[in-house]
Amino acid sequence: MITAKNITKTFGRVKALNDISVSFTKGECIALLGPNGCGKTTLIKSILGMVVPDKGNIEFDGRPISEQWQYRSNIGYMPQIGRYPENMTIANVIDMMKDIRKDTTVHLDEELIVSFGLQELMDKKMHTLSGGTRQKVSACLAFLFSPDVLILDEPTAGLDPVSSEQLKKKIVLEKEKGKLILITSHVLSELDELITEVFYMQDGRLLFHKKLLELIQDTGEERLVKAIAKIMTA
Ligand SMILES: Nc1ncnc2c1ncn2[C@@H]1O[C@H](COP(=O)(O)OP(=O)(O)OP(=O)(O)O)[C@@H](O)[C@H]1O
Repeated sequence: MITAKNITKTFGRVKALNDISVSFTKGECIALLGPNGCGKTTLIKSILGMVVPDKGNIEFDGRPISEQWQYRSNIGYMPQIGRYPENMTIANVIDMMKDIRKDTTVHLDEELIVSFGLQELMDKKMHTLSGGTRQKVSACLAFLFSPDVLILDEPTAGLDPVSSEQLKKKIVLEKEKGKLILITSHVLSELDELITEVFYMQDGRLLFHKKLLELIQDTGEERLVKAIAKIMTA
């Protein structure tokens, strides 16, 4: 569904992505892991067309993304830090997104709005929201247009435990519908029940890309955090 071939991206002297090749297929939930600054967000932004690689190419459903822009309507993106027009209310922001999409045929998935109880906060302006509530708005927008692909950058950061569980439940539901989900998180314990593959990066390079079962077999560890620790200290 998404294929990247020999992607390289340099910012000044920093090689954020160094010859990355990857194929992500439908129905998988992939953890993009690696230390701070290893290039995870740059890879995500390259897939979204928000960063243009210096070298290499990326295809979505077999077509180069440089030749199409419509593919983006198939991706729900939850950024690490959501930026919104601060004077707008939550309702205004959601309506604005619906207006921009203009597609009246798409199924609006408002499940998360309901489970987070955001209906009661719709009249609150964005600049008055707590960090966690802002994060909930970002999550709701990522799922709203029922996209085939979900890209979630640190989705549970700042969420309280109850909301975090609600979001994880929703991610599992969408995975079971056969969607492709890419997720970054530094809280590995949260990923055990969600993911099917691990894509581990370091210094802009791909260190390994393995199925979770393969990782468990290779390391003899059931928990992701222990399996990764074993590989990194081997
Ligand atoms: N727009 C930019 N201009 C300059 N340098 C950048 C830019 N975006 C990213 N970088 C650099 O590229 C490298 C990779 O950054 P990136 O945000 O992709 O890392 P990350 O793996 O997502 O990190 P984190 O886990 O902290 O979110 C870092 O050294 C970062 O400082």
